[in-house]
Amino acid sequence: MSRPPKSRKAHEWAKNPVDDSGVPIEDAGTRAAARNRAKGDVFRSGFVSLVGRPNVGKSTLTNALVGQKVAITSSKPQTTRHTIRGISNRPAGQLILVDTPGIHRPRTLLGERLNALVQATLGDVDIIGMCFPADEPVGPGDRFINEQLDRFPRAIKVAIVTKTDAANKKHVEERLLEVQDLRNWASIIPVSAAGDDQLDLLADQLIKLLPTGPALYPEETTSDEALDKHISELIRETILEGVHEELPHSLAVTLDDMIQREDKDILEIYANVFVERDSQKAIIIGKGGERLRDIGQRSRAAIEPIVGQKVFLSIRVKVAKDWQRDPKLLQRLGF
Ligand SMILES: Nc1nc2c(ncn2[C@@H]2O[C@H](COP(=O)(O)OP(=O)(O)OP(=O)(O)O)[C@@H](O)[C@H]2O)c(=O)[nH]1
Repeated sequence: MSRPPKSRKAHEWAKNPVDDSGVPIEDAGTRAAARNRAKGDVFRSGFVSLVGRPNVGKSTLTNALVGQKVAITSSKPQTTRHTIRGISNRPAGQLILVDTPGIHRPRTLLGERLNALVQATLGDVDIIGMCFPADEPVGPGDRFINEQLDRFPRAIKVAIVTKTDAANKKHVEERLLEVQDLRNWASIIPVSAAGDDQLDLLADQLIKLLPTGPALYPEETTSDEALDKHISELIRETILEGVHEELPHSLAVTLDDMIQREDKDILEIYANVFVERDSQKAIIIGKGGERLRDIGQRSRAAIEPIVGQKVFLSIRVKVAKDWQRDPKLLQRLGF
């Protein structure tokens, strides 16, 4: 705290206070605030949800922003079933990413549940980041989702043009213009998650649009996803890597149990894989159980670094006919 310098009388100083270097106190305060702002000391935090058609790169972008694998990515559409949060901690703020499945027109009961989940999520976030892939023109699917966004007036809308590495400069520019015509976005940002291009800029822009406030999660947190959900997703992803048939829609993974062995440093995990048809079960198990053994090995390799110890993994493949259309089964499988 500044005191009146010896050469000045106290009452004079009180009328016109200066700091130790002779700068008027009021100005010094303003300058300090500006310095703090420049340093990023105004902290912001809030929720961001990435939306867009299936396969536009929402999960990959979430992972890239968070810097750790949290959401399942796959070259097949509609693989993100759960709302998964990733947390990006930056000097200027905390960005909590809510990864939603693509909004699409419901066809099955599962589709309707997914849409209900999307509605519930979007009603609650600070920013909706709508993703458009740079390598595909804006189409009816994008327009449909964009129209849905009017139902969430609370959220600030930002357009993210993804996969810029997969398109040439001219196409990226075309895409930016098409996107600009859709609505009055708070910001339009081109990025490449795969090429690590403009990710910091995107994070900074998003944080600038968040309300001021303290970190909502402890800083070391990157995901609050329950561990078993995370493990189930990893197993699901491993299975999807190996099959070319249309399995994603009819595949669900649940964990029955995770048991810490007392005699050894081993975590026992008992998982179930649900498919709809016997033929799908046969695909996953493979000839003489070969594919399932491979799935088990690769899943274990993915899970061990996360739990930090050796894993014993049991995977049982079960047929639950038409589970996507059966409300009771859906509930049992966690939807
Ligand atoms: N070239 C390129 N490919 C990308 C990029 N981001 C994602 N992809 C690919 O695009 C495909 C879809 O990515 P996801 O992140 O799973 O897409 P999503 O929008 O979450 O998909 P859903 O879960 O189906 O809604 C995957 O094959 C990714 O590898 C990128 O920046 N550049």
